[in-house]
Amino acid sequence: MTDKVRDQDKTHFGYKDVKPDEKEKMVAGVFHSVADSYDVMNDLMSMGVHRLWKRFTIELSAVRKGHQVLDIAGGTGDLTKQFSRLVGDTGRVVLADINESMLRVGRDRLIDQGIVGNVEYVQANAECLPFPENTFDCITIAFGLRNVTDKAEALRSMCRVLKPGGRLLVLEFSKTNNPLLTKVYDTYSFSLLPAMGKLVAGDSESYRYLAESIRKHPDQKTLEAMMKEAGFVNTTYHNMTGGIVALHKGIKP
Ligand SMILES: C[S@@+](CC[C@H](N)C(=O)[O-])C[C@H]1O[C@@H](n2cnc3c(N)ncnc32)[C@H](O)[C@@H]1O
Repeated sequence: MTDKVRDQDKTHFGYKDVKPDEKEKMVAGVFHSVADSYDVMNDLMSMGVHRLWKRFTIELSAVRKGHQVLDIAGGTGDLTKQFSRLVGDTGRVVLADINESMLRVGRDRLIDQGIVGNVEYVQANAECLPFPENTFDCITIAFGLRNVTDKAEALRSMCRVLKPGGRLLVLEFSKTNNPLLTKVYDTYSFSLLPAMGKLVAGDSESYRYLAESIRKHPDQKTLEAMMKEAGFVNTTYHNMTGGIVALHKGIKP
């Protein structure tokens, strides 16, 4: 096990070292607070680019008619909505999230858009997924893993509930490798982002946590090593927007 992989055993809330149960409560507080303004802020913060990152995730998922899909940390349901169309009447999409406020906003939004019939909503922690072994053809976790307290346990849990040959896609903020881009991105994340959070959502602290949690998240190589340790094979990743975001893929053997 590398030092970087071992460092993931420590629990952080942004830059603060905290106990595991404290982190869970603090993350819950952040998402209760941002749930109602989450979609507007997502578009504002990324200038709409999160839609392109998610589109690529859907393309790489290879999800098709009849598939069973789990969108863990699914929040307001951007990926679930697309999967619901792809799996059709014979498939099923489970939108699972630990946070009831995010689940409520997601469920109301999808129902309003007529996405009904093949979507289920489950309140669940990624660390102990309440599904039988070998259930899903595909699991996605988009911008969720960095909020999870025990990431290694969550990855093992995802591996357990995937069918053999099934794929996991982890879409997450990652590490830029261009010094100029890193400088601009840091200024944006630590100055502009909390100010925007204050203006639009009346909450700068949650958006400061967002910026800090991104910096504490494992880099591309470390996350790939963690996925292998959790049991995934054929692991790969694609950097997007200069490494600001990476899409990791792994297959259950
Ligand atoms: C930034 S949002 C991402 C929502 C959605 N996937 C998207 O891409 O727009 C992160 C989500 O992770 C959820 N979350 C945090 N910790 C979790 C955990 N341990 N298990 C499941 N969901 C979790 C939060 O409640 C929140 O809805």
